[in-house]
Amino acid sequence: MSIDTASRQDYMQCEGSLLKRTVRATHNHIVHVMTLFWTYLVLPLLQAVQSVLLFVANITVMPLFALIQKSPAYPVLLEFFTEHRGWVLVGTVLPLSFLFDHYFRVRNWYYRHFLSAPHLHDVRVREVQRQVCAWNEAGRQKPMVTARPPWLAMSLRVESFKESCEKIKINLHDILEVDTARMTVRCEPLVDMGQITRHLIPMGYALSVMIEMDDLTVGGLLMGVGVEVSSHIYGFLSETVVAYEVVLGDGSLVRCTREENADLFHALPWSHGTLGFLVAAELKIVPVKPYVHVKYIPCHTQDEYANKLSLITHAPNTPEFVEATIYSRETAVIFTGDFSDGPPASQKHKINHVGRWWKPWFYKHVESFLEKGEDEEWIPLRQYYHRHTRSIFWELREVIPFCNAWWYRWVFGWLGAPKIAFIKLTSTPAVREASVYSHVVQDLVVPLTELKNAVNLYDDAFDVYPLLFYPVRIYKQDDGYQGMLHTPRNLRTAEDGRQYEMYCDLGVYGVPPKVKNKQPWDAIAEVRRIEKFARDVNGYQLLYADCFMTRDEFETVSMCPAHRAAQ
Ligand SMILES: Cc1cc2nc3c(=O)[nH]c(=O)nc-3n(C[C@H](O)[C@H](O)[C@H](O)COP(=O)(O)OP(=O)(O)OC[C@H]3O[C@@H](n4cnc5c(N)ncnc54)[C@H](O)[C@@H]3O)c2cc1C
Ligand SMILES: NC(=O)C1=CN([C@@H]2O[C@H](COP(=O)(O)OP(=O)(O)OC[C@H]3O[C@@H](n4cnc5c(N)ncnc54)[C@H](OP(=O)(O)O)[C@@H]3O)[C@@H](O)[C@H]2O)C=CC1
Ligand SMILES: CC(C)=CCC[C@@H](C)[C@H]1CC[C@@]2(C)C3=C(CC[C@]12C)[C@@]1(C)CC[C@H](O)C(C)(C)[C@@H]1CC3
Repeated sequence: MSIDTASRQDYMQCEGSLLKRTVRATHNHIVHVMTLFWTYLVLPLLQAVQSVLLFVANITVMPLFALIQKSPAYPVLLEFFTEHRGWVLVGTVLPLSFLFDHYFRVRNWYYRHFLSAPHLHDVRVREVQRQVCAWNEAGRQKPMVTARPPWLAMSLRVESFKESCEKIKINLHDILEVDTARMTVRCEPLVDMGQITRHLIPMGYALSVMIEMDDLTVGGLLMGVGVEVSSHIYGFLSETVVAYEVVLGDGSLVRCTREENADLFHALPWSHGTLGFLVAAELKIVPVKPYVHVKYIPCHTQDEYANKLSLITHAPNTPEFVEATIYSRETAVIFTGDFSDGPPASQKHKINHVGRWWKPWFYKHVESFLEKGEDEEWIPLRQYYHRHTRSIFWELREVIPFCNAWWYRWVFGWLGAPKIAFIKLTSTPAVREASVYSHVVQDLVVPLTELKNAVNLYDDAFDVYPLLFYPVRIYKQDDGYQGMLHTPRNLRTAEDGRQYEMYCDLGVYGVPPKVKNKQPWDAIAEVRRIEKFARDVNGYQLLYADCFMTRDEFETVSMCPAHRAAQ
């Protein structure tokens, strides 16, 4: 039986209410009719039209384009798109992002209510297995990668290497099951963080490590790395995984947990797709409340913020969320959060809807406490989880330079943040070059005891502020499989008896003042300096950013210890 027939029958047989079954059946009939219509009518027609258009283009547009490319106007045009990128983005990418987001919201609602079922997941997984088996049968000609186009990924890179690889389509976008008895959610890898908060919060739950940016996917965060402001309790997102389901190179489907296939379970985080295709993951969830009670603690010396952060993160009653934004070498605002039902009646005015479109960017709001002094407020939960989404942390100012003006928020704010995928898609080569050589985007995960050294090094190398600070526990794995992570050194014992060392993620995003002032600044040398620092202190560089290590240097950090020992 072909996958196509199997999937149609599986769709029909799904359990559910009469309405759901009717919608599913109608959906499948429509898809079936559309497929026939598409294959036998639309495609041949399109091909004919395409041939005519190509012919016309070949004799008109192509020569015209070649002329433009050769003419003196071409560099001017490219320069226009690079120079006035802010306005070009506001006119194109912003409305497109708005439409795309709304389309997906409706699509997800429809799938969640009518089509999503674990039963269908199995059919989709069989399709991944079929592709891998076909690759084996064809003699494993090229390396396999996911077919996800590089511009959709949340990294700085445009991974051209994918073009020469065998692309495996992983069409797995759905939340499969929320198990409130085991406190887990089972997700397909392309489920994104925005989708999870929209699904889980109305049910009264969230991931224990709920990642901030809407478009980051479960697969990307688990095969790469996911860290957030509750990581000082739970560790990286991968630490909260109960089970992975993976399709291996021979096409087999394996499930791994801490007990079953434990070596693979620990090797998957940070493996970046090199071990197999993730097709589902079960993650731990926590109960939530409608608000987060946030306390802002401004600090005016480096010792003050370093000491307070160490005290707060190690305290037995540490808050659920701990974050800091560092505004200069000496100043920072620490903000902690706990789930709350809302303020007492006398404090209702302290509810702050930070996610509303006309509100100041969150990092600007936090900065204001350096002047105002210590304070507290209540933020609606989903708005708290996505507090940096509207301003892409503080990177929107680099893409749309006038975004910090109040009128921008009032006139364009309702369109939301431009989608990173679309910004990437519309970047000219000059923009990409500038993002490597005149712009810094880096995150290092280093022991918390190294915070002051790390800030001083960033200050010297980049002088870019604010800096992002998330604390994160790195656990020593009880069964000896440490995966790509080193065994932490200065161990403390957690409430459940497990051992860990407190690390922190320090992020730097922006244009160094030296570049702005047209002074010499060597991006590669400076980034290599911080990479060396990370290696020296038993730390890591997040690999969504540009990495300039040599292969040998890279392997001292990112190779599985067992593999290293075997060499
Ligand atoms: C299910 C499965 C089965 C496989 N089976 C086999 C097998 O039987 N035999 C075999 O030889 N291999 C196999 N592979 C491995 C596949 O060939 C590997 O993905 C690849 O060989 C690893 O090579 P690489 O280190 O060059 O990484 P790539 O596959 O090229 O990429 C791995 C990671 O590195 C990053 N990356 C790679 N190049 C760059 C770059 N230039 N710039 C920035 N980032 C980059 C990517 O983002 C990606 O996350 C399998 C892979 C999968 C997923
Ligand atoms: N707060 C945080 O933690 C933040 C994290 N990030 C980074 O962003 C990245 C996530 O971005 P996102 O766009 O979602 O993911 P990406 O598409 O960038 O994927 C990241 C890596 O995971 C691999 N991968 C993705 N899906 C699968 C799968 N189903 N099976 C096997 N491998 C897979 C990709 O392999 P392939 O190349 O073959 O597609 C790639 O190497 C992470 O690397 C993370 O470190 C960024 C911002 C914030
Ligand atoms: C661990 C944590 C909190 C990470 C936060 C990472 C974000 C700040 C990163 C993720 C994706 C990211 C690298 C991106 C960019 C900025 C920094 C981002 C948003 C931008 C928008 C910078 C401008 C660039 O021209 C380009 C459009 C390619 C990238 C896209 C990805």
